[in-house]
Amino acid sequence: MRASVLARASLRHATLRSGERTACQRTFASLSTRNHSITGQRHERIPCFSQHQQTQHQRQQRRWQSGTAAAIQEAAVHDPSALSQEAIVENLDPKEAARLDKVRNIGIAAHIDSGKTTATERVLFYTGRIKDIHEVRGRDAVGAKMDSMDLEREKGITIQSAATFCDWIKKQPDPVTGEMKDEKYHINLIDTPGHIDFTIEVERALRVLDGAVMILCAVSGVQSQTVTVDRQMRRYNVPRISFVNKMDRAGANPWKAVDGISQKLKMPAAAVQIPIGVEDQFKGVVDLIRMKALYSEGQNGEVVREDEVPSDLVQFANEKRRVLIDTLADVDDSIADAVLEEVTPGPDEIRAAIRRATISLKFSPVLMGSALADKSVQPMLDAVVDYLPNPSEVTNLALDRKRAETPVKLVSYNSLPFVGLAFKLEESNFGQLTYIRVYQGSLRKGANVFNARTGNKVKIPRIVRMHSNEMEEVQEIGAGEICAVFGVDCASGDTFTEGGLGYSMTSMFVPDPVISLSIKPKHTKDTPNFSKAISRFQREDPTFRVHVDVESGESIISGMGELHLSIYVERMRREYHTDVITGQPQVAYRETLQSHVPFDHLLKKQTGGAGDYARVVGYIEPTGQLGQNHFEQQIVGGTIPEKYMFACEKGFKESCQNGPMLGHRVLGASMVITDGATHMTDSSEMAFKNATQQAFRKAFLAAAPQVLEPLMKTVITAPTEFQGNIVGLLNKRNAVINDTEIGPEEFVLTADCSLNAMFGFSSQLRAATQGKGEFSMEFSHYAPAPGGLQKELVAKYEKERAEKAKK
Ligand SMILES: Nc1nc2c(ncn2[C@@H]2O[C@H](COP(=O)(O)OP(=O)(O)OP(=O)(O)O)[C@@H](O)[C@H]2O)c(=O)[nH]1
Repeated sequence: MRASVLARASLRHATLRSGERTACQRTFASLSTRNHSITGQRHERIPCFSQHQQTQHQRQQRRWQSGTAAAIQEAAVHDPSALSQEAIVENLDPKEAARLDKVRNIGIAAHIDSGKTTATERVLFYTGRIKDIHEVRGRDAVGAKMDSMDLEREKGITIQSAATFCDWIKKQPDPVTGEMKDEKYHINLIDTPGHIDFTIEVERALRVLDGAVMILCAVSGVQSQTVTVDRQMRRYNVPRISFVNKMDRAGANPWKAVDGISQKLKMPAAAVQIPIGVEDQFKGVVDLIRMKALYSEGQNGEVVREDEVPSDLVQFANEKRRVLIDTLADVDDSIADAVLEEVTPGPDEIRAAIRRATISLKFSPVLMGSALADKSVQPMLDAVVDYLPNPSEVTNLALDRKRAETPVKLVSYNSLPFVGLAFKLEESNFGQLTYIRVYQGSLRKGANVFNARTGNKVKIPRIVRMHSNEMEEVQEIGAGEICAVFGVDCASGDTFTEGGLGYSMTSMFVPDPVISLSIKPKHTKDTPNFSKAISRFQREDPTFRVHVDVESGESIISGMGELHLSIYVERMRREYHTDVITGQPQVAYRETLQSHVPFDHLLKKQTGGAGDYARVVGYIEPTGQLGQNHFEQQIVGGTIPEKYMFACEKGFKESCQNGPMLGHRVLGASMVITDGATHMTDSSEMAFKNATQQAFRKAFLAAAPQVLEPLMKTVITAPTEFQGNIVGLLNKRNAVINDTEIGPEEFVLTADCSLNAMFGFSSQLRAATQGKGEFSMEFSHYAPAPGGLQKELVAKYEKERAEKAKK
């Protein structure tokens, strides 16, 4: 490790030499924000800056000297990159800084069944939010607080993310006197589902949270959904601490999880604790930073007793402390310097380094415990406070539409104009609830805010803080907090601002649905309820889509998997008393082409009265990648006027929505129009649109068309004795097995399987493994469907079309 610290040190110097100007500018930016903003006295010329930059800088200094929130905001608008997050934090009004320092917005995310809800239940209990602990699928049949939906309690799975808040009292030294005292931290927490079918819930929670607790199972370590969650955390730059749960289970091994985070997720990680005992002997942990043993005692582990490190663990604890420091030295300069100087850093330095490295997404500290056995959850809460950022430490940008979409840094000041993002909609008994993350300014009951997308002014009639399915009314919510409001008509992902601020924030990533099925109410009398349910589910869940098939007139629902759609079908029955009839699940196939085909198509109908005339000439060809489709005109001499070209483009886009082979979407098609002809009276936009669609269809079918099917990354975990059965099941489905990891008791198999071949797999897996196997599936990519299937699908589609045409 020392070698790597040395290598890094010399690399740092080399970078400075080779990129002097950039490095100097960076130093300058940080200097200017550190010194000038506070003292406002230093005006020395920095040699690598031009006169213009110098003047800009002095202007900026003057603004910062005023020290007001508005000045910081103005400086951020002027050049967001020059205003470091550090500068924002340093410039915060001390009162606001003290308020924000005590706020944490966190999410709990993990693979299915890792214990997210169980851990959240402990968090609520230890923070005094709930009086008793109830288990997921517990014997008392009450269910955990955060799984409030009946279906969640029955199935023992989380379907919707649930928000809550609590106060955690942490003992910490007073910065001035050094005496230990209680500090109260306000934690807004979102418990997310683990099943990939409900991945949008994780996506939108992570979009608005400042930090996360990634839970791992002590037996399984990094699992398929851990990888997905890791990807989502990276997408939104969310720092995370890791909690290895289920230390009480047979086969628990926290080091497997620590290695998995470093190696599989490529996130430098080190344990900040070691276990005292494991499996049914698990008693507590040794805190490697303070070198103290922590035992969870009392009926529900509510008492954390601190003691000396057991003598048989001292050597191991020292070794693991060394590993922690060495890992930190690779990601943090001050620890690297200490290591180079052979100084052992103290607890405060280690804690500060972990905080810096975690917030800058370079490291994840690993804690361990057992939520179900009520052990070692409180130290995890301390770690949330110690290592995850407060709202002012996270960079949040908006685009200023009044200044050509210039990025603006939002500052969590209550006194600035309000900016908030609606990240989740939910229908409650009292009307539509909109969850809002307040990024800047504060939101008051009765205030008028603007929806940046629609430009509509909306009055906020009621503000509440959510505690799972309960709510607490509040008059105002400050910057950096999360709340829900009633009576606001908007879409998920809308930005709200005060006055005509003109800011809008980017929304969350919404994956495309991969599966669909036709649906209709069983009894006609239920149609109004059916429509209500469909429109509510669509509003709440952007991955649940509904369309009416133009040819069959059937309603088609699409979603992320069989479980996703079946939950909505069940909810219609329970919540809307509507039984439905569903068709066979359909795969979201795609269509593409493989060769270049020219076309010269004439649409001509001139049989008296107003006729149709449009001629389009050009070619279609593959774009080379299965991303966006492409339309281009290369007309010379205006043979097709501009207004008809728009109609041609519209025709192309519509054709791509409804492919010529199966009526599924077209991917990777390029259409270029090079020539054409019009008629004095018979040409129209409609004629050009139709002509383009006809030309596209004919050319596409001649361009070696291909049906693409979704391949799913499938991960199966089961006891080792069933490996042969499972490989047999997968071979029957022509799956490609990419990896098999065999553990002492279980094996994990990763394969690419066609979604089409996976219908009904869950019941066959259950039968083949005596109910002990589990699997998860996630969309991986589109690949050409086998020739036989392709022919079968095309023949079926043609037959259906012919039958419909007869009717
Ligand atoms: N042995 C043991 N079991 C646990 C522990 N924590 C949770 N469980 C059990 O694991 C199962 C899943 O727990 P949940 O809390 O629902 O897990 P989850 O991650 O919220 O589940 P999803 O949201 O559905 O993915 C339940 O049966 C829990 O009782 C633990 O520390 N030890």
